[in-house]
Amino acid sequence: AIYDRVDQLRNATTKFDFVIIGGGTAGSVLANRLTESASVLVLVLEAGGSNIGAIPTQIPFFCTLSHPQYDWNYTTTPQEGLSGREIPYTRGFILGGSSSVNGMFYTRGSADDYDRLANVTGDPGWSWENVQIYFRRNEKWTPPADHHNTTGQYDPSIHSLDGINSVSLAGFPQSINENIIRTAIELGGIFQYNLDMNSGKPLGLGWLQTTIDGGNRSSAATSYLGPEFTRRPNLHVLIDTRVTRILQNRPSPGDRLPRLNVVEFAQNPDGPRYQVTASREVLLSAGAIGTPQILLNSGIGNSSYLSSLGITPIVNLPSVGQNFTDHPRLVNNWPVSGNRTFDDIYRNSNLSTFLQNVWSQDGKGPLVDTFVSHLLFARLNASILGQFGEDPAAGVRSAHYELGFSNGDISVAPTGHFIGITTRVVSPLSRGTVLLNSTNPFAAPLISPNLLSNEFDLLAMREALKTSVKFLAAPVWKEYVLGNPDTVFLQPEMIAAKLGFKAPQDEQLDAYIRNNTGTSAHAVGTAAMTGQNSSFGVVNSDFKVKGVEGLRVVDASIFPFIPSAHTQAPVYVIAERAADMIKSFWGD
Ligand SMILES: Cc1cc2nc3c(=O)[nH]c(=O)nc-3n(C[C@H](O)[C@H](O)[C@H](O)COP(=O)(O)OP(=O)(O)OC[C@H]3O[C@@H](n4cnc5c(N)ncnc54)[C@H](O)[C@@H]3O)c2cc1C
Repeated sequence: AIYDRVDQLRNATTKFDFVIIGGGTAGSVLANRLTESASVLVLVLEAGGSNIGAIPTQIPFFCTLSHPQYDWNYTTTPQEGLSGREIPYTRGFILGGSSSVNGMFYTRGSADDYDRLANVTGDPGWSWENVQIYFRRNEKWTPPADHHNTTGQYDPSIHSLDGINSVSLAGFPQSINENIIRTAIELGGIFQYNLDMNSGKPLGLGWLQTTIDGGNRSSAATSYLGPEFTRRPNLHVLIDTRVTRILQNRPSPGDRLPRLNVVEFAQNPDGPRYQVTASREVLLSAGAIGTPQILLNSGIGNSSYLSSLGITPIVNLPSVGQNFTDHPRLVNNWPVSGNRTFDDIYRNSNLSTFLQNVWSQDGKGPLVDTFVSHLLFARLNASILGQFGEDPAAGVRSAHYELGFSNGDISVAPTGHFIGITTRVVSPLSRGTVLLNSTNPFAAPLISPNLLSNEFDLLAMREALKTSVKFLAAPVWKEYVLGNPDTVFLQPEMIAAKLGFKAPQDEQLDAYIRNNTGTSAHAVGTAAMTGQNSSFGVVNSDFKVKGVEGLRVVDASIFPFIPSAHTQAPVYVIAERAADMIKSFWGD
């Protein structure tokens, strides 16, 4: 059942085998899988509220708008690589976590991403081949909202029909779709058509797949915590509840390390602190920001740093909150002729209301999809890579950057019609930190993704922009894209004037990049998984926190390297495997 008050939970039960901190993407998977065995009692503690009735999160197209009521509303520290700007850093504050507010892109990453994880951890169970079973458990391939013929738009042989979370192709035909596919034919090379980017070989241009179920968002909450699962008598979910710390318990027989299986929580900053003990384990799934904050407040982190803050260190793990990695993201727009774009939906409230009615009554129309229809994954050429020594990508089948094509401007320009190309660096070298601003667990931590702090990332973004220009210079766009695609994105005010400009110098591009780049919200790495004897890292390949008993971390923080993909599919996969490992450890 789902409760919003502690006393409701207490009336139901007070004994739990597992306490899961965070009912987000990974936490929901664990809650579902562990309660498959009816004798296992699970409690989920989630800071945000219910997803039921949170309509703006259900409508796929509105993922581009901000929803502060479902957001932690974080802001980063000033980012040197972004011209000193502080930028918003979205995290889902709702059951389902970030899967309830994300862009719904479903990209698995490259085979190399998983093979690298296997190498780094020394655990062959992480190889691409060995994680296929977990993709299948997660994914339920679902027809698109408009039930169009999808032949040639994906490869059915690599998809699963009997997982839990819906994955689908676009359910509304955008007017630019044909031109995009035509570009792949006209240009070839790095633009070559890729039938299915989720095959482990993502390079090329293809149709985006999304976690959408018949025009509705399919999140971890709607799928793994659907009513048929939360009805289980052994699954208890307490929402509107903030975990403040994990506390040390007295040792169990045979313990050699401190046992951390008592969870402290509160329902408001000044309210009472409660405690609950997990008789088996605490599973920390608070995400790449929440997890290091809770670990540090619990005395798990760099001991001298913790002491300086007045926190008693329990185990010295200097990697907690380090290695923070994200994909820098830049939204670029070019004005187009005609008005068959989605721009008017944002600025015409009558149109928006009409389309919401179409969505709710018929499950159709442009609101059934996210804002991108196709992706391109590409690599830098060898001469550019040569400047940087080791290739930062996980392998030769892995991209350095990504382009996402939109039939409009998601930054909501007041007038005009556009084609948007979102550029991202998917193999970044920049690393940041999540540290404490205060020992008050209700205070936001210091979030510094350090985007574009490494020169490689700037250069890769520059190349991604140049590739966007090459894309729009294909003959098929000649009448459609107005102005000179080489330059228009540099100065939005010049777009309106539709003037032609000289090709920009790299310095101009770099200034544009630093002044406009933001986050993909793909935070990972702050509690990295490494081999047992590694000098770096926070968890071992079985998710157990190094140096303590009774505690595992299962969420996006465990990736030692960021996958070259939008991160939800990788998170679902690691959580499915974690559930499998935990069940076999306890003989369930
Ligand atoms: C705006 C946005 C767009 C994105 N777009 C995409 C996309 O299109 N495709 C894609 O693949 N990925 C996308 N991502 C990334 C992806 O959604 C995340 O990588 C993934 O959902 C992270 O899963 P997680 O389990 O690690 O964390 P989350 O899903 O964020 O779960 C963490 C949960 O813990 C809870 N929590 C945190 N602290 C506490 C505490 N102290 N006490 C109790 N509960 C707590 C949170 O409220 C949350 O519910 C996006 C993310 C965002 C935010």
